[in-house]
Amino acid sequence: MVEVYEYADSKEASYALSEYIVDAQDKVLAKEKVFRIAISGGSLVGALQEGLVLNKAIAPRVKWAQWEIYFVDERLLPLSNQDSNYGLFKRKVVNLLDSKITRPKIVAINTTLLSPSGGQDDVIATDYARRLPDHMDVVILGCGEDGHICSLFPGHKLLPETTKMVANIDDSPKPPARRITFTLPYLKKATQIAFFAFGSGKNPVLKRVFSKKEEDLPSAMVNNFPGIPVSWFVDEAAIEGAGVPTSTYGEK
Ligand SMILES: O=C1O[C@H](COP(=O)(O)O)[C@@H](O)[C@H](O)[C@H]1O
Repeated sequence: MVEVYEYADSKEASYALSEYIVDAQDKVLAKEKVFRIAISGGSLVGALQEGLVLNKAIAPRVKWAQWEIYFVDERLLPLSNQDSNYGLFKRKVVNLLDSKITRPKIVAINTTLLSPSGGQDDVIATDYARRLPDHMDVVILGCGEDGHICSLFPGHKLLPETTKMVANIDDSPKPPARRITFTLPYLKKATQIAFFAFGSGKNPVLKRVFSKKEEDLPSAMVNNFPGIPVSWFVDEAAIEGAGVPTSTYGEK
């Protein structure tokens, strides 16, 4: 159940991703009081700003007061640090919301447990796992140029994890080295998952993901999750030549 939605540029892809998120929100809030979403850091956050905050057609549909926002991974740094995923989301999205809008609940790491030695990093991961709901309504992933998702890197010892829902990593190949991350077993509980990837820098890895020959790439593993709808929102530059059928969101 993998769909690839292709757009001329990253802005159009951001708008489509944001419509997908708001459609999921509406579906959940028709039955429940809270919409639970987990987001990645990196380039995704700019897309959320474009679609959920700056797009005048989509922004009024977002019921921020009923959102609970989690991070699929987080760098083990103070939240005010430039490299914190929470900090990035706060600066680029939450701080731009009109002052009359009730803020979403954002679930960040417990920074009182941070230490220079990293001695309690596993406790930070366990604490974050304890505050997670049973499953996410929606998870939005980025795809690193090496095929990583969250802070799950190709060939890393955390990939076969079966018990923990959140784990710490102290040897991330992409800096900063110390992070926590959702594990594959927790991602597999999500109701639906979307990827956002744009630009020619992502083209080689997207070709690998959709070649069906590299099923060990973390991003390709998500495409193979049984029973979970996975949607990719990409621009032409990222997907060109990947040989995968594409459409636009809402077309079918
Ligand atoms: O380190 C990270 O990288 C990935 C991919 O980021 P992108 O900027 O290449 O889209 C991101 O999804 C993850 O949350 C982040 O911590």
